[in-house]
Amino acid sequence: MRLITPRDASGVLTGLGLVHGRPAIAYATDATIMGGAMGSEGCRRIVDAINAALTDRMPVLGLWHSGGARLAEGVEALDAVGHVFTAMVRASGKVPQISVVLGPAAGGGAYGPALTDVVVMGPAGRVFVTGPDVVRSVTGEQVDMEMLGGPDTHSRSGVVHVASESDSEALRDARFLTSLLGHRGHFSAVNDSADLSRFLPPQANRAYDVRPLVREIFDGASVELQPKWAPNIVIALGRLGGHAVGVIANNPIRKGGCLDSPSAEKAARFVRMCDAFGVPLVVVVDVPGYLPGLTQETSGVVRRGAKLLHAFAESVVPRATLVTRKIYGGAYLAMNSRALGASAVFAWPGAEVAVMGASAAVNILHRKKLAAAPDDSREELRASLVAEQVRVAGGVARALELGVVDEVIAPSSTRSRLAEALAAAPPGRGAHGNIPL
Ligand SMILES: CC(=O)SCCNC(=O)CCNC(=O)[C@H](O)C(C)(C)COP(=O)(O)OP(=O)(O)OC[C@H]1O[C@@H](n2cnc3c(N)ncnc32)[C@H](O)[C@@H]1OP(=O)(O)O
Repeated sequence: MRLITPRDASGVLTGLGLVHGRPAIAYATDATIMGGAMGSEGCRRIVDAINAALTDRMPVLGLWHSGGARLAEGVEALDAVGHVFTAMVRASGKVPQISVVLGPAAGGGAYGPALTDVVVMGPAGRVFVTGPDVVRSVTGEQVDMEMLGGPDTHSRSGVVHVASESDSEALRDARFLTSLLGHRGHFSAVNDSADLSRFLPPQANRAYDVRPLVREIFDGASVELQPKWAPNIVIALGRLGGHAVGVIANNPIRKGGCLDSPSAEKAARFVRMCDAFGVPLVVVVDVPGYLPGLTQETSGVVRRGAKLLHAFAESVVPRATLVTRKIYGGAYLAMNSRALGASAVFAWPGAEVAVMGASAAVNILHRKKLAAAPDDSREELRASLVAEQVRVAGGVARALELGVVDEVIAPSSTRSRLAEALAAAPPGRGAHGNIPL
């Protein structure tokens, strides 16, 4: 790497170099000078680095350890930090911006990373609006920096996408993400015939962790983003057939895989990020619906769930859906349905596509009939009503007839069929920024 600006009192270094063989720009706040606090000159350097990345269409990495705006510079520093924010937003969706937080990052040092596409945090990273002293004096809360803004806190808040075990791992993760978002590559044929259905339990109603299945979709290394926030949905980046792809999957081991407010937001932002950088999507679906209840309604599940509908319907990247087990109701639409513009919709044999599970539907439709049945024949009646409901609702057969599912595929051809579908769809890249939803 070549330094563009020298190490000096500005407290910001910028450099140009290669990440996985491709040019990238980096800036870093210098923790040895006023704790990396940002003055007007340092902010100018960050703005210049982002603008240069924008001009040359290069990814930009920011390394953060900063007490935010320099207190002695007062409003001049505040204004300068505002210009950094504006530069980040101008570049948003045009060039990948990856942040690595390696130490305390307060105020402008916190919102800077939050405006970028992905935030990686090292073990000593701390992100907060104000430090523990101010918190104590304003709210009386006794918290230390780690509790307030450490990797554990921000893995759960969703502020941090990747919490790395060490600083060197954080940098390695950031390089990997930079290459995925900045260098998408080309699709080539996938020839393996791994049976991905081995990750599903034999019993249709049994919960399971979808992450091993998600990892297996990629060619090799992948990175899961925000694994501890809204874990009922999984988002991950890697390559399929050599091309960068994003995978979104319901995770039945958490909340039965239901969609809810945070998981819809998490997925929506990921869809928009992938769309902005031309990264195709694979959507792995096994979802019983939106989580019902008062808590969800008061948390704005309708408003926040709508973000996912909007994100998919707006996106122009190739996007393939795979229904592994079941897809019901409103969640059917939200998980990259044909109606929202999916490039391809596949289902594994036996997958259920319905407004509601057949047993639940029978309980509603035939409540009186079941209640009136003699005790010793009720279960027999229920079974025949369920079979009738499956037949009438149509399941995958009806979905195929309507064209909302394209094809039932063998689990062993999943990777090759997904790669073919993404490669065959017209490539696209959304013309929008990546607002932190
Ligand atoms: C838009 C905005 O950014 S507004 C926000 C303005 N910034 C803030 O409110 C945060 C102020 N800083 C802090 O609360 C603390 O320094 C923390 C929590 C960030 C870090 O705490 P610690 O790791 O204990 O480091 P410490 O407080 O010793 O700071 C390290 C050095 O950086 C200096 N420093 C830290 N923040 C700033 C700042 N914003 N401006 C100028 N100097 C600063 C400290 O004075 C100290 O200098 P010294 O080594 O010469 O004594």
